[in-house]
Amino acid sequence: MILELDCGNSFIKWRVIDNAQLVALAGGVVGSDEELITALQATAGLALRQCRLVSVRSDDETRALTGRLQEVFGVSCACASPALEMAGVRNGYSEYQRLGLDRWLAVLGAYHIARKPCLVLDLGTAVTSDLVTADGEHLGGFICPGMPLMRNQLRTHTRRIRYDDEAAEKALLDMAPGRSTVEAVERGCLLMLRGFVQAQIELAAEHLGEEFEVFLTGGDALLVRDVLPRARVLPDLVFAGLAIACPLH
Ligand SMILES: Nc1ncnc2c1ncn2[C@@H]1O[C@H](COP(=O)(O)OP(=O)(O)OP(=O)(O)O)[C@@H](O)[C@H]1O
Ligand SMILES: CC(C)(CO)[C@@H](O)C(=O)NCCC(=O)O
Ligand SMILES: [K+]
Repeated sequence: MILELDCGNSFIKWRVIDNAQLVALAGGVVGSDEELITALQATAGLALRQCRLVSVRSDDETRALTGRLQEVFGVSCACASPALEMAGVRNGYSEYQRLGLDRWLAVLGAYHIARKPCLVLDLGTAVTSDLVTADGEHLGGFICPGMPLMRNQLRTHTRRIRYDDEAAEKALLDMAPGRSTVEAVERGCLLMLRGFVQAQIELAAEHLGEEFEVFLTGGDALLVRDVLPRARVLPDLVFAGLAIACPLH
C-alpha cells in the first residue's frame, strides 16, 4: 500500500492506495501530524510500503512529518519537488522554484487529463488559479485569500463580528441580503469568491481561447460549483499530479 499526502497550510489530505495504484483504500482530512498518525493507526489492515507527498509547509515542518512516519510506520517518503518542465508542462514562473507545489501538481494533473488548454482553480485556505495552454505552457496564475482567511480577517479586525461555525454553515444555504451578521459576512465573502472565479473564466477565454477545460479542486470547491457549470470537480486533482511528479515502482 502507498500512502499519499497533500500537506496544505491548514489541513493534511491523506489517502492510501493499493500497490498497483488503481484503487483508493482509505483517506481523510486531518488538522495535524499527530491526528494523521492516529487516523492511520485506526485504519484496519494497513500495510504501508511507500509514501509520497507534496507540502507547501516549511522544510522543517515537512521533515518533522516524514520523520514521524518513518519512526511509526517504517516508511520513507518521496517529496514532490519543483521542476522547470515535467510531463509536457513548462512552469511559467520566472523563478520556477517559487510556484507552490500544490499548484504545480494540480496543473500537471489537469493537463494530463485534458490534453488541452486548462484553467485550474483550487479553493483552500488560499484560492489559486493557474492557466495552461494547449501545448503545455503554464502562463502563471493568481492567488487570493480563501473563505477561511476572509472570514477570519473580518473576525480578527472588527469588534462586533463574532459567530460560530454552525451558524456560518447555515448562513450559506441562501444568498439573499443578510439579515444578521453571520449571513452578511458569509454571503459577502462567498460573493467575492464567486466573483473571483467568474473573472478567471473571462481571463482564461482571453488567454487560452474559448476552448478550455475548467478544473475545480480544494476543500471549498463546492461553494462555487453553481457558477461554474462546465467545471470538472476533482477533489483528488493534486494526487493525480503527485503520481506524475513522484512515480513509485
Ligand atoms: N472534510 C473537510 N475537512 C476540512 N476542511 C474541509 C472539509 N471539507 C471542506 N472543507 C473546507 O475546505 C477549506 C480548506 O481547504 P483545503 O483543505 O483544500 O486547503 P488547506 O489544506 O486548508 O489549505 P491549502 O490551500 O494551503 O492546501 C476550509 O474552508 C474547510 O472549511
Ligand atoms: C498559494 C498556496 C498557499 C496555496 O496552497 C501555495 O501554493 C503556496 O504557498 N505557494 C507559494 C507561492 C506561489 O505559488 O507563488
Ligand atoms: K491545496
